Amino acid sequence: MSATVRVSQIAQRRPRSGPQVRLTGLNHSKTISILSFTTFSATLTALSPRQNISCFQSRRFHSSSSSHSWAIPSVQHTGTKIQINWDSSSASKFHNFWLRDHCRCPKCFHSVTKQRLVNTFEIPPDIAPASVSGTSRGLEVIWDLPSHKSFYDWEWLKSNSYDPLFPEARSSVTAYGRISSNVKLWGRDIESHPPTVTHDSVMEDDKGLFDMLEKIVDFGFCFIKGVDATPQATEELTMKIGNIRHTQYGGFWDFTSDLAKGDTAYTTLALQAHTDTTYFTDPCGLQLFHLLSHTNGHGGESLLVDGFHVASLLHSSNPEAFDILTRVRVPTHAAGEPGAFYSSAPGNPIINLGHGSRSKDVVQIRYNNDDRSVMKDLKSAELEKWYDALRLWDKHLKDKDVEYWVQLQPGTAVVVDNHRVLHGRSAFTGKRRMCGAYVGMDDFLSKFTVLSEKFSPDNKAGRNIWSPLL
Ligand SMILES: C[N+](C)(C)CCCC[C@H](N)C(=O)O
Ligand SMILES: O=C(O)CCC(=O)C(=O)O
Repeated sequence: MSATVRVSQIAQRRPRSGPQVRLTGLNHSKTISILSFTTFSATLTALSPRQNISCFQSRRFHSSSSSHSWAIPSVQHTGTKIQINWDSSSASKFHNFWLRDHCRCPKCFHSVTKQRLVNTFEIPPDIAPASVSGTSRGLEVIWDLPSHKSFYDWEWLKSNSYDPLFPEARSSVTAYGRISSNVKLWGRDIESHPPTVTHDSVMEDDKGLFDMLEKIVDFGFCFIKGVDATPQATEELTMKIGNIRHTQYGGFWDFTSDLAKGDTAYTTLALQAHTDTTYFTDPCGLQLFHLLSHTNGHGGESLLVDGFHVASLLHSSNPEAFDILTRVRVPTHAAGEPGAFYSSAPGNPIINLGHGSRSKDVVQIRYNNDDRSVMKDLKSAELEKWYDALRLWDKHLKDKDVEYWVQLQPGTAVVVDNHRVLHGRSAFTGKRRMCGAYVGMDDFLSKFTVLSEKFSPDNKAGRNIWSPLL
């Protein structure tokens, strides 16, 4: 089993500083990352070709969005690379070609569309700088043959450093490497203070909407109080977040226990904690539920479980089982609707880790034991180990300390991050009417990113060409 695996939380799209909570083994370790962008006037000191270091060590500058002051890095170019000496103990090397290919000047990178204009394939593979210099704003490079001037922001270079990687400098990540600077893992104790907003605040303006999306990013779910107990109001609320994702169950659903669709959700049966649409290449991102009515019967309580929290518990208690569940592919299907047949075979792991610098982070839970297809690709001994690991996962998942049971009421909707939080329900009798919809993960994260730009203190200048997301 590899070294301690960190279970890190979902996504951030907001380049703000603050503690990142990562669960490392048994203990919670806090990782503080100062994320900032610099905006300073440049003072260029041209160097003769092939000359080495331009040293600004004596000068310092303060980044615009944190109190941190930085020594201006010294730079040097040697052959095919340019080296940036961040301090006495850390340096990055960038290929000349990589830097030229990533030039952000208006001729090379469309300032409005944020698309590459430079033709990668017309850049000489052996391109070399005529001069390099470190300025208070960033790295200046004058290229030779063909002549061209490029500038690179220091923070941008640090966060994009690949030789070496500086994971903590990665202020924002892709949808699947989602780290929040304010994440909270939770168990049953969340019942005393569940993340909650009001319908009016969400519908009133973008700030209210942003507050809700932030809670979803931090907790994996959020209640919305004061929603008219109608499908119309609920659909309108969902559309504030993003496009409704259509599936074999339709777009906006208003369902009950009549098997109108070929799925046990359309029955009175209990549903164990699960995530939805595990059988899609891209499982739905958000799922909104609003109980409209329940008459002449009992039960139908809703269950929420923080899958990232459960993954961290399993990793702490049995890292071998955790490792198996991050590797073994589990095929799932949806074949209850005559007009639809979805199969994810060979499937995906129940616990999904990120890629690259986040290869040790849990970024998605993908689990629905009822929708699981035949396990047929494992060798006999592996199958036994997988079932043992699955039983441990199930044991943690059903631990009373992680199950948050809540009786939904008409007027209060709940939106869930379907990549993190599992949901379920108890069996019920009587007439129960639930409505809701899916929103794609990409649409959710896009909306969150756009609102982060609008409300994050670091993004006054609007969409920054140095955004780590570009
Ligand atoms: C559409 N609505 C949410 C009512 C039902 C969805 C069925 C969920 C399915 N068993 C799955 O896990 O993907
Ligand atoms: O009926 C409910 O409360 C939830 C149904 C469910 O789990 C689902 O539709 O995925």
